[in-house]
Amino acid sequence: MKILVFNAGSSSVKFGIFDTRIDDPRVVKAEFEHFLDGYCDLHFQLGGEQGETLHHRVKVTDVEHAIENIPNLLEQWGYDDFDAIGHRVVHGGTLLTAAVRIDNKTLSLIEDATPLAPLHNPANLSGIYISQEIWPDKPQVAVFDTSFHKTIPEEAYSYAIPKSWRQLGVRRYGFHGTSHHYVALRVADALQTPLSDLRIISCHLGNGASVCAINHGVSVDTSMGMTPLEGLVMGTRSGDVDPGLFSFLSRHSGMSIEEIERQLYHNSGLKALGGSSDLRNIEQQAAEGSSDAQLAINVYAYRVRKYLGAYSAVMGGVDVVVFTGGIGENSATMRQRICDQLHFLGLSLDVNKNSSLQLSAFDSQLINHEISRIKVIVTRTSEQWMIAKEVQQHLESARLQENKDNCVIPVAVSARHVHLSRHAVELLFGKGYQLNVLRTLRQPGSWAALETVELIGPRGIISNVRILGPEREQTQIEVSRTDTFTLGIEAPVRASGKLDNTPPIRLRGPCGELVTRGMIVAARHIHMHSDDALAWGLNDGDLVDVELGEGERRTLFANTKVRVNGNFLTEMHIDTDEANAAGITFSTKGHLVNKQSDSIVTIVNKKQQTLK
Ligand SMILES: Nc1ncnc2c1ncn2[C@@H]1O[C@H](COP(=O)(O)OP(=O)(O)O)[C@@H](O)[C@H]1O
Ligand SMILES: CC(=O)OP(=O)(O)O
Ligand SMILES: [Mg+2]
Repeated sequence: MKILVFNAGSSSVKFGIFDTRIDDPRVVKAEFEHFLDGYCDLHFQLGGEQGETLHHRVKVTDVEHAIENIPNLLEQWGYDDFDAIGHRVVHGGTLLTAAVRIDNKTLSLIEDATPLAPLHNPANLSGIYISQEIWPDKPQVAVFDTSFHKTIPEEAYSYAIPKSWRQLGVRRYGFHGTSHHYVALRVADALQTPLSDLRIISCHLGNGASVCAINHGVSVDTSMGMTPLEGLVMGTRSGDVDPGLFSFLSRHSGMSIEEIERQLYHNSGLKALGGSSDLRNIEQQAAEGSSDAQLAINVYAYRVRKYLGAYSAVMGGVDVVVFTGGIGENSATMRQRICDQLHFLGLSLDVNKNSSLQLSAFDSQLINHEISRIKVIVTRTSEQWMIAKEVQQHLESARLQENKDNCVIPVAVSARHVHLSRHAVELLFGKGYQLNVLRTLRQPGSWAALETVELIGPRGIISNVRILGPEREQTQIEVSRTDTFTLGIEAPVRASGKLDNTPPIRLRGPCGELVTRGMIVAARHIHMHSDDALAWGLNDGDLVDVELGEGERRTLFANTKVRVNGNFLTEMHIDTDEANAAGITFSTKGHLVNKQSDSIVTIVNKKQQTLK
């Protein structure tokens, strides 16, 4: 699917066309930035990563004007072939909490949220209106900065203010969610560790900047609040200030509230402290001895460090700090300054790795010292690409929902069983023994053997455990969580064949015993024939949600991994505990209802090993 993405930020307009089926998905990548005296810089790269990046100074006055130019540029470059349009919308308010197809109702909800993001939502809306006019037949989807933060708990999103104000929607929402989510996925990928095992602090330091505490995959706090004004020092925004300054300034200088707010958005931050909103200029001036520029750098780094400390406390520790955004990706000195005094947390930067870092697209690099308990990673954010993936996922999930009655998957309940290696068969049944086929199973080539074994654990024994053929390279024992209690052995939830660090167990057959590793609780999965995968828009490795059972025991099995093969018969496998939870006795049918977002990074990484 090819998706045109609009990302209007506070100081730039980025747009691109992404082909979600291929490894270098960026067909077109372009940005307007550095608006000054009626002109701005336009950078663009056509034809993916191999294409040359061109730079022009163009007569475009501001963000709105830049957006108006996009359709003409695409036409001029000959790129008018795309299937859908994705729009970054910074504020979704309380009601828009996930990617949504844009219709009149959505538009009016985005308009309602606009006073909460006055620097961003108007530009986001301009992109939508222009697209609707020029490409009325293309599906348009809004992706919100606020969505990723919907998991923030009440104690973190509530301001201690009168209830009647809170009832108006005055609360913390958080922004840059697409970026924080994306870099968290990249971190998990770089460390080859599930997101659910990590406590991450993500520092998105661009022109707008925010820090996010991501606890086991979900946002639990972030530095921006009701508006993108709270939190860190930014290019032109103040970040945290005492709200008392509104009355003080209006009394002492007669400024209106609107004027004070305008100053806090446009004339504060690095610009106010150091004379430029661009950290590159400030670093240059500091190097030339400007004390204002030095103060700007110090206040900036201090504020980020303060949030790192706060969010470590929020999550009861931190495993990874990740830097991204124009400043996070490019300023080694700022990263060092921020991390400087965090040894007490177990964070120690490798100064050489940090200063010599060369980052390419879709790349993540570790810059912590080997002895550092906390990993420090720099990765390039890609809000546009993440938006393209979310749009694709939204449209595909909507298609699955619409076709819910057609997306039916037979479900088989796997009782406990073992797969044996030749070595194991001979130890248990005697030298040269051949297992006998009792009956063939639905998956082509597999069968249940006549023979069974006993599983012997420190707490109990399970007899008559069926052997499934054919023989395998490695012996694998698949039990339910309840069986692990009976046996007194803990086993991890794993995909078939992933047997490293599994616990030892004793097997007994008629001719002998064997102690072997390889006991797992099998992760639920779907064997899918390639024709079905194609019809449902799924790829090998995707994670989907499947609805099973009926009535009060109806259950949603989230994160079910799809395995695609031309020889598979499409069928979902769950274990007996899962079947019991959903009130299923032997076999049933499930409905595919959703595609998960955690498969987003996996798709791009199939051919790109990012671990450095
Ligand atoms: N090499 C660099 N050194 C220091 N700062 C940089 C460098 N390159 C970019 N930046 C900073 O990144 C900021 C822009 O970040 P970016 O994430 O592109 O902004 P936006 O929030 O508009 O998307 C610039 O204002 C500049 O301060
Ligand atoms: C929310 C926000 O501040 O966005 P940006 O960094 O693009 O200005
Ligand atoms: Mg940005």
